[in-house]
Amino acid sequence: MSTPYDQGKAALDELIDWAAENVAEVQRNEATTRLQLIDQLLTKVLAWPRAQIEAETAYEGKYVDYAIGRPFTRLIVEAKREGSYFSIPAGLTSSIQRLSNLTDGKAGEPLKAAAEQVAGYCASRGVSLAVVCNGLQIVAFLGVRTDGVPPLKGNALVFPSLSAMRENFRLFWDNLSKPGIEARNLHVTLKEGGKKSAPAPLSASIPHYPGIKRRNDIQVGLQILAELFLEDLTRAAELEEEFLRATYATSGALSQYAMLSKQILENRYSLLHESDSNFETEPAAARGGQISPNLAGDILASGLSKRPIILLGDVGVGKTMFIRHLVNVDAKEVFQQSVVFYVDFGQKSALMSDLREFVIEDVIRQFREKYNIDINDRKFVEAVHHGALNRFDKGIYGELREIDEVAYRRERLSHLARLTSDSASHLLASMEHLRGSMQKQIVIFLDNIDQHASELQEQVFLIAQSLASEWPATVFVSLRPDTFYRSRSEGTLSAYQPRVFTIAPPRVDVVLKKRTSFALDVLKDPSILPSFNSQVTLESDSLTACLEVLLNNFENNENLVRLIDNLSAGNTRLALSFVSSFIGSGHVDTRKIVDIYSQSGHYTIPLHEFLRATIYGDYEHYEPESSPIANVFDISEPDGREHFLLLLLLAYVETSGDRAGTEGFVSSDDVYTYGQQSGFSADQIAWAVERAVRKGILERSPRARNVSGVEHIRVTSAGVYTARVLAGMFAYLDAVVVDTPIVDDAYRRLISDAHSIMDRLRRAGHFRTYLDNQWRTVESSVSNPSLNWREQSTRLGNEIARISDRLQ
Ligand SMILES: Nc1ncnc2c1ncn2[C@@H]1O[C@H](COP(=O)(O)OP(=O)(O)OP(=O)(O)O)[C@@H](O)[C@H]1O
Repeated sequence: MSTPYDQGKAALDELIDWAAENVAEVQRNEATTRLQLIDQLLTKVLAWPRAQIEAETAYEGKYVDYAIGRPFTRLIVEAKREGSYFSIPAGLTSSIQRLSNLTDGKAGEPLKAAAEQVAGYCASRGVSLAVVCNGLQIVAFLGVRTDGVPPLKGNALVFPSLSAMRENFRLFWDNLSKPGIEARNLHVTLKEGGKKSAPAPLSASIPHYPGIKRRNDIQVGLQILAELFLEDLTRAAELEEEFLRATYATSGALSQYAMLSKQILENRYSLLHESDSNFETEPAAARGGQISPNLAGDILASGLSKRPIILLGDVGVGKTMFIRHLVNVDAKEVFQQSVVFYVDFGQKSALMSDLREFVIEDVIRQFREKYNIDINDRKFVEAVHHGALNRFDKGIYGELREIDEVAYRRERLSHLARLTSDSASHLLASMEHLRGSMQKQIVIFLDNIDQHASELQEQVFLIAQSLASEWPATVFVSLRPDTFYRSRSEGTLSAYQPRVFTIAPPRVDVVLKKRTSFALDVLKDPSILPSFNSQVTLESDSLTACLEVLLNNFENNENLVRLIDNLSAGNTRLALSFVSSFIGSGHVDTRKIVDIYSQSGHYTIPLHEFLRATIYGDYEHYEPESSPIANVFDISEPDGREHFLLLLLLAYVETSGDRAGTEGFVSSDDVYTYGQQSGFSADQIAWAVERAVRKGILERSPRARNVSGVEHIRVTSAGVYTARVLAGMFAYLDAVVVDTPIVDDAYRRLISDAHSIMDRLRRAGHFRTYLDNQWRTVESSVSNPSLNWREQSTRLGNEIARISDRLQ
C-alpha cells in the first residue's frame, strides 16, 4: 500500500515531467504559477488537504497568498511568479543557508522583498513559519522568532529547483509536508535554538515543594469522618432507599448560581444531536424531576428492545445516582417485579479480566447472591434445559433407559455437562427460562465504564450491543458523550440506532443541603446506621459542629455556594469532595470555627478560607497538576504578555459563544485567529487551550470535532468563575504566585517564598504590580482586549490594602 510519502514522491515526479514538457510555454504569470505548480506542490506532493489551505485571506487590509493549517495557521506562503528566480550564491550547495546570503545584492532583491513581505504577515498574525515559492523554487524560514535573531538574518531551508526537492525528498517531506510541519521539524532544522522556555517559577527554588500540609489530630480525625459521612455514606447498602429518598436532588434542575448563560446551561448536551437524525436523545428526567415517559416505556418493554439504552452524561454528573434512584424509588414497582443486574465496571476486577467474561461472571454471581438462584444447581439446570432433555430422551440414547439405566444416566449427565459448559449460553438459557416460567423481566445496567480509558469504554459498549441483541434483557449502559460520539463516527456504533437519554446534573446547592442534613441525622442518631457509628471517633462532636456550620452556610452564604457551584461545573462528585476536603483541611483552623460556632451559634465561612482548602488540597503550596483549580497566569515562553492569554481567550470564547444558536461553542479557528491577531503564536495558544481543557475551564464539543473536522470549544462555569472572581482575589494570587514564571528579573528577585501573612501580602502586591506592567504591553498591542484587567487589579489592590489595614 502506498504511503502519503510515496504518493508525494510520485506526484513530484509527475510535476517535474509536466514542467519539463511545458517549459517552452509563455512564462506563467503569478495566478497560473500558483494554480499549476504551487497548488500541486502543496496538495499532491506535501499532502496538505485542500480544506486546510486558505488562499487570499485578508487581515488588516493585507492579503496573504496561502494561509495553511487548521485549526490554526501553521505557515504562510508567499507566491511569486515563476520567472522571479531566487539566485543561490555560487558555491553554496547546502539546503540550509543563511537567509541573508540569499537576499544579498541586486540578485537577492526579489527574494528579499518577498521574504520581508511574508515575515510581516507572520508577525502580524502570530504565525512562525514563512515560505516563499515561485512554483519551481522554495525558501522556508522562521518569520517570527523568539530568540532575538531578526527573521531575515536567520537560517532558511532552500530548494532551488524541483529536482533539488526530488533529490532531497526526505528533507523536503520531513520539513514541509503536513505531518512534518505538525511535528515542528522545520523549527528544529532551522535551529531556532530550541524555543526559549519561560524562567523557572518560584516553586523550583522552594525546598521540598509542594510540601505536605501538616494536620493536627482534630483535622486528621475530621477528614476521615467527613469522607465517611459525605462520600462513603452513599454506598451503605442498609440505607439504600432511605438515603436516596433523603438526599436525591432531581436531575436537570437548572443551577441558580452558575455564571454561565442560560443558553449553555439548558443545552448541556444539545450540540450532540445536531444534524444527526439516526438516533433520538432526550433528557432522562424533566426539570420537575419526572422520569421521561419514553424511558418509563422502554423499561416496561424490557427484553423486547434489541438495542441498548444509553444513559449519556458527563463525569460525576450523577449517572449512577440516577440509576439507583430509578430502580429503588422512581420505578420501584416495575423493578421489584424484575430481575435487575447492576454490573459495576468501577471495580478493580473489571480491569483484570476479559470484559465479556467479567459481565457473565458478575451476572451469575448476582443471580446467586441477590436472587438466591444458583444457575449451576442441578435442579435448576434440569429445569432450564428441560426441552433439550426431552429431545435427548427422544433421541438414540433415550433407548438406553430401558437397557442400562446407569449408562443412560451417564449419557444424560454428559449431555447436560455439554449444555452448561459454555457459561454464556447456559446463562442465556437460564434467562430465557426465568422470563418464560417466572414471567420476570430482566434488566441489566452496565455502569461506571467512564472511569476507564476510552478504548475500554468502547469495548463495553460493543458488549452492551451484543447483549441487548442476544439476551432476553433490556440493557442500559452509561456513557460519556465523547465516547459515544467517537464510537458513532468511527463506525463501532453506526449500524445501531440506540435510544439515548441524557442525564443533566442536579442543583449543587440542593445536593449539598440534603447530603449534609442526612449526614447530621445519621451522626445524631446512632441507631440509623450501626455499622457507621462504630467508626465514629472522638471527633464526632466537632464533625457535628462543622456540618451544622456548613449547612447553615449552604442555606445563607450565597458567595460560598456560588464558588462551589461554579468550580464544580456540573460534577457533583467534585462539589462533594470540595466540602469534605474543607472539613479536614490543614489550611483551615477548624478549632477556631468550632469554638466560634459553639459560642455564638453562627459562623460565616469566608470565601478565601474555603478557597484555600480547595486550591491547596493536601499540599502546603499550590501544585498545578493536583489542584482542581487552574493557574491562569502560567506561561510557556519568556513573554510577559502571555500571563493574560488564557484570560483573554476565556473572555473571547465566553462573549462569542453567547451568540444565539451555538450553545456556547466557538470554532477553534476563530479562537486561534483571535489569539494570533492579539499577537500570540499558535504554539502559545495551543498550550493555553490544552491546559484550560485539562483543567476543565474550557471544554471541547465531543461531537463537532468528529463530524465537521473542526474542533469547537466553549467556556465552563469554572472558567468564567476563575476568570471573573478568582483572578481578582488575594487568596488565589497568593497560591498561584509560586507556579508562575516571572520574566522580569527585578520582580523575580522580589517574589520569594513567604510564610507570614504580612510577607504574603507584600509578595502578592509585587506580583500584582508585575502583572500590571505586563498588561500594559498587552494593551499596547491588542486594540480591543476582551478583558478588563485594570478593574480586576484595582479590586485586588483594595483587598490587599484592606487585609493589611486590618492586620496592622
Ligand atoms: N441527583 C443527585 N442528588 C443527590 N446526589 C447526587 C445526585 N447525583 C449525583 N449525586 C452525588 O454525586 C456523586 C457522584 O454521582 P454519581 O456517582 O452518580 O456520578 P456518575 O455520573 O455516575 O459519575 P461517573 O461519571 O464517575 O460514573 C455521588 O456522591 C452522588 O451521590
